[in-house]
Amino acid sequence: MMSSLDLRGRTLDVRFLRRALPRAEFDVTAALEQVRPICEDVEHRGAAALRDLGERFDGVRPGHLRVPRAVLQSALDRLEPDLRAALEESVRRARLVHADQRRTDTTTHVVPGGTVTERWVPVDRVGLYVPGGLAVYPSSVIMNVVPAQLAEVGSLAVASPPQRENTGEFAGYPNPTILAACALLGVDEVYAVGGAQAVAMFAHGFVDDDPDWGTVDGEQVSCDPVSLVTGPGNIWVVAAKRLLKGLIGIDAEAGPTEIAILADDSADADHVAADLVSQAEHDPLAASVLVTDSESLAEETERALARRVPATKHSERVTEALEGTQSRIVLVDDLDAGLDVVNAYAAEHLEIQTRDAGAVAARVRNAGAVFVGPHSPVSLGDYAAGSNHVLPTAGCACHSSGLSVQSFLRGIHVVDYDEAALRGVARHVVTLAHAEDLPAHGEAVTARFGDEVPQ
Ligand SMILES: NC(=O)c1ccc[n+]([C@@H]2O[C@H](COP(=O)([O-])OP(=O)(O)OC[C@H]3O[C@@H](n4cnc5c(N)ncnc54)[C@H](O)[C@@H]3O)[C@@H](O)[C@H]2O)c1
Ligand SMILES: N[C@H](CO)Cc1c[nH]c[nH+]1
Ligand SMILES: [Zn+2]
Repeated sequence: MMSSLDLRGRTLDVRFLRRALPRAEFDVTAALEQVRPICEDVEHRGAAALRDLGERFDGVRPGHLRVPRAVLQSALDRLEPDLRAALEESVRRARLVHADQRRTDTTTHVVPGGTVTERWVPVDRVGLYVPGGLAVYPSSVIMNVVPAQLAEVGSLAVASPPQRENTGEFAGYPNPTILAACALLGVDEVYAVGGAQAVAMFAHGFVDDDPDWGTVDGEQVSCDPVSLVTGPGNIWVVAAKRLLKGLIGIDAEAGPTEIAILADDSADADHVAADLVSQAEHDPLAASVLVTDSESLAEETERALARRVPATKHSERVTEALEGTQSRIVLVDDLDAGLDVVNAYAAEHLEIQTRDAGAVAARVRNAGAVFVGPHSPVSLGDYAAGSNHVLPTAGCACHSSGLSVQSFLRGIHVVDYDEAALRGVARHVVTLAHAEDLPAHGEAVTARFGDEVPQ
């Protein structure tokens, strides 16, 4: 079911590994040209484009683009108690972990009379994307909203695709569980817009002048542009984020899910197979990669996959993901070589299922999140470990982090020098200004000292 890649006996330098390691054929670059006209349409035609694109890509034409408050409340009222309890526990744990991420402002006394303060300031307004195509993701409401709220972002809006299966009061809106999760967290600005068009909506904003549908809760619907868009999504969502980056800030590119597992012969092959399948069920483009120095574990995992895959609910999607070019069983000489491979791959999720897993995990340098030992499967982190599940994919974990409170803050340096402190450093500023052939920079300092360089 999964093809093998035998790297035994090879020299594993990063350049070789970058070419050899599995990646999907259809990537973000390929999707960019497909989302460009979608984003331009939203920029130019606003609400009318959002309705047309909903009909085209989600199979349902939304009426109200913004979800009325009563519909959000009703979704929460109707939530099954078990599901509400699970969401609340997930929120509680996420808040515990994310509250510890809050940075405090620091003031450095560089010289007497001269300070630099680093102030951590939240962005003014953020757009949070919650996927809802092949699966629905109330857990992603939590992963987006909890850190944004702890960062004290003043204005936050959620977008998620309208669901064609919805009926009655929920017709044309996102999945009711997503609406309930928003209501649970006190988010009342929610849009029935998915995919690339949601990212474009957040970037450009819109005013809805539709005579039948343009008014919600007694007010004309309008979405103000945001400063930052965060959240996971499929390849088209990621492509739109990359396209519009600059106009908006984005978090990491959190696209089709990946799991890599570094395992030795102590690992349980059935657990390894279950975890590979668990993430493959997200998307036909999802990547599942096993890296092992044990031929027998590789063979047993294959046998376990042959049992599990036909029996799982989304068997077709899982099969496509596991058989795709992005998924492989990689054989290596030993765990050191395995670490080279997983560090070069930079998986969104990396499980360590080896002897002395903690020590092996400590040697991981590139991963969105690391799951240590036999009792920390990725799906624990997806829902209820307290960690964030919005994580960088496609190798971006070598330079980017998962979503956190920090993602919503900017560090602003506040420079405050008095005259004596400026006098003390003036000659160095003038020297550097001349070295860069930018003498006016130096003159801006000497102007304060009678056009002389103070000594
Ligand atoms: N990396 C992470 O942190 C993370 C977390 C959760 C989920 N995910 C990933 O998020 C994704 C969710 O995907 P999904 O599809 O279920 O929901 P989604 O909401 O991301 O995508 C659905 C939208 O895709 C758009 N779309 C569908 N086909 C299109 C096409 N041919 N051209 C242009 N746009 C098109 C539609 O507008 C639709 O609304 C999965 O890939 C999953 O693995 C990633
Ligand atoms: N594994 C996903 C991150 O790539 C997150 C998720 C949400 N629901 C289930 N799984
Ligand atoms: Zn998952």
